[in-house]
Amino acid sequence: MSALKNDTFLRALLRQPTEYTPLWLMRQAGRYLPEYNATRARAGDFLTLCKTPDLATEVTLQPLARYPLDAAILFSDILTVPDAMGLGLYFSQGEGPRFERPLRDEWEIRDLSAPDPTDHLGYVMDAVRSIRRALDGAVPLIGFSGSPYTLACYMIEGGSSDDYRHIKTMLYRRPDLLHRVLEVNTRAVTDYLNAQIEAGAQAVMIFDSWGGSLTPHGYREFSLDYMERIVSGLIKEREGRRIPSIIFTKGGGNWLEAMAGAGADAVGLDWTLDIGEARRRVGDRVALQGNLDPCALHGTPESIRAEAERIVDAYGNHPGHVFNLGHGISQFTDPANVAVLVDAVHSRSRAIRAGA
Ligand SMILES: Cc1c2[nH]c(c1CCC(=O)O)Cc1[nH]c(c(CCC(=O)O)c1C)Cc1[nH]c(c(CCC(=O)O)c1C)Cc1[nH]c(c(C)c1CCC(=O)O)C2
Repeated sequence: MSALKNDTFLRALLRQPTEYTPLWLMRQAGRYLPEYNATRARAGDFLTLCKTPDLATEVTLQPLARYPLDAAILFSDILTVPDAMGLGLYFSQGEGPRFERPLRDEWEIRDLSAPDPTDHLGYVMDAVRSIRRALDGAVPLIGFSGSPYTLACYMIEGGSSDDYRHIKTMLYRRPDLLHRVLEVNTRAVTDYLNAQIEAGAQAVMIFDSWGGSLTPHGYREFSLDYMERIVSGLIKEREGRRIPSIIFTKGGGNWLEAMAGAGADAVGLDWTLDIGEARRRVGDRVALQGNLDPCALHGTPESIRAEAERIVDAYGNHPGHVFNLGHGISQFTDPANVAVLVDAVHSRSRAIRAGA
């Protein structure tokens, strides 16, 4: 493996000084890029793209060819794990992800088990190895997984939901069954992330997209505790470097202190809180990743610069900030606006470091 040429992102996650604020964007490889749509059309559909390591490598690198981003993220999806558990993932036009066999009955839950990642998810590890080769040390590669609770939402609802009726009915009527699903997911995610690290992922992120729909005590019991267990079970070092971890609960701003205590190196923030305030609340306990409103990218070059600079300035001249969006980039984003954002973050943060 060649030496890492740009380790700004990894250093920021460990709260070490950097010359500028590194950035990457959630869903940076995606439908706002015409070259992504072209590769996806060649693949036929999204899942084939995920399951074909050469194509997953190609789309992972596309945003890096356009913009000087500071990290690459494995092209895949959080729902490959429940797919490997046999739930039958498919994407129907306009409806988002669906499962052929959602978990509803007690016997299905009793039968559920964590997949062996090197066997059922071998295509993901092949993609990780192939992306590392293609990157040739340019920037670090991020591996990822869904959180046990967020995966359980999709597994039990059978797809996206606006009220989480099925999983919350289980939570209030049969918490024992939900805990059983979360136990299996925790084992599955720990093994899956460790397999990604062994294949070459240099940092890992846990996406808890729906933990924010829980009550404060429900969040602790059904989402955060399981993420904490995963983080404590992760491989901490590879190739002579620490493997930093990031947890991200969308809508979790109220519970920032609790998230900062879960053992991860960094906490991701959505756009609903001020990052300067967040930094005062967590102090030096963790790095922070975020937190531009993805819709800010629909603004003008001037408004995009202003919003980006506001966030860089609010965090201030301390180590430990990774710039990102507060959620995935919208498919309706103009790619030219992403170039404006990347430049704004890099140049403003360099100026702050230089004392300007
Ligand atoms: C909840 C969730 C999913 N997937 C993911 C989450 C957690 C983050 C979040 O809250 O958004 C995570 C994810 N999904 C994807 C990545 C790739 C890495 C990256 O560039 O960040 C990552 C990290 C690709 C994708 N995953 C998906 C696409 C679009 C698929 C396409 O090309 O049609 C991409 C690029 C599909 C997907 N996958 C999922 C949904 C709800 C959808 C449909 C919504 C949509 O269409 O945007 C499940």
